[in-house]
Amino acid sequence: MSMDQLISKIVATKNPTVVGLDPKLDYVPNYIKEKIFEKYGNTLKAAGKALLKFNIGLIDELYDIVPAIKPQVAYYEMYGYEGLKALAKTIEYAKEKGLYVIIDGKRNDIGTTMDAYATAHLGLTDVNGEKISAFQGDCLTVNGYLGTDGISPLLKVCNEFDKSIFVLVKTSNPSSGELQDKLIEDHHVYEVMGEMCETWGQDSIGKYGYSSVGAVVGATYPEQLKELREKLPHTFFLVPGYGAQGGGANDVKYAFDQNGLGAIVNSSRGIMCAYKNGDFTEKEYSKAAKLEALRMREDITSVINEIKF
Ligand SMILES: O=C(O)c1cc(=O)[nH]c(=O)n1[C@@H]1O[C@H](COP(=O)(O)O)[C@@H](O)[C@H]1O
Repeated sequence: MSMDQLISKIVATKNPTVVGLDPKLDYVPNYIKEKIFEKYGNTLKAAGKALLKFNIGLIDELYDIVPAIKPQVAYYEMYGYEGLKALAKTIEYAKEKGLYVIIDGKRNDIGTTMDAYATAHLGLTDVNGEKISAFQGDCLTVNGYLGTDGISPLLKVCNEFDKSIFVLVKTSNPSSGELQDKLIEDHHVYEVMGEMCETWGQDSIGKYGYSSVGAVVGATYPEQLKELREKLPHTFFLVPGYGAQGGGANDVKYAFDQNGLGAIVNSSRGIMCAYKNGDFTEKEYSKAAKLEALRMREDITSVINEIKF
């Protein structure tokens, strides 16, 4: 079960956090950009190369202390196919280093199209009988609001290739309650979506008690995190919103179970841009990221039960 692969890496690193690789050119230190732009001009190709170099520097410092990375596809799409090339190469490099890769695409569509997304990010693409892994993700974030026929193709691919998904349940953004907190009979929309995750995952529960179908629940909503942890015993949580969006260790602690498992907390800008917030030179950007990742691990593990297994 693929969520087992993620949880095993969390246990091995004793670190329930994931680094979001959401790079923009503004975040890339000048010493990296200067050389590349001199050679390739102000082009998307140069941008893609700069993002990749930035990411590789981060991965080199972080791969042995964090279990996973979460590249958000939008930051790469912004630079066209050269950006997507940087995404594919980033994933390839992260996997070589043993990291679990959560592709943050938040995909959703009708079944046939979801099948194509599942193949692109988690499965194998057929090229005249040759089966090729296009993006090589271990996990994909998705939106479940089209219902079961939009999720079923993903479950099939997860089952076949030992992959997992995180479904949006209670998102971290300020407006998330406009729809997600509405009541259907006596249940909030986010509770209904959470229950759907339990149902979608019921045939893929692994050795840690969690299924291949996880849920995204924001660090900015600690009460809902606590409520959902109690109501969804087999659903592993991806918790964004720590750091740059204001969430702290005390907000995320209820996402965890008695074994210190049950959730992985994301920080993107907090880690990528750590060098901008201290006495660091640009050349120390990856060292600053490592120090912030270690601080985040300490911050979160100090308020949850010891990670056991
Ligand atoms: O699915 C996500 O990862 C996600 C869901 C959500 O509810 N809120 C949220 O912020 N995210 C993503 O988590 C990351 C948060 O980035 P930072 O705020 O910079 O740490 C971004 O990649 C967001 O797209």
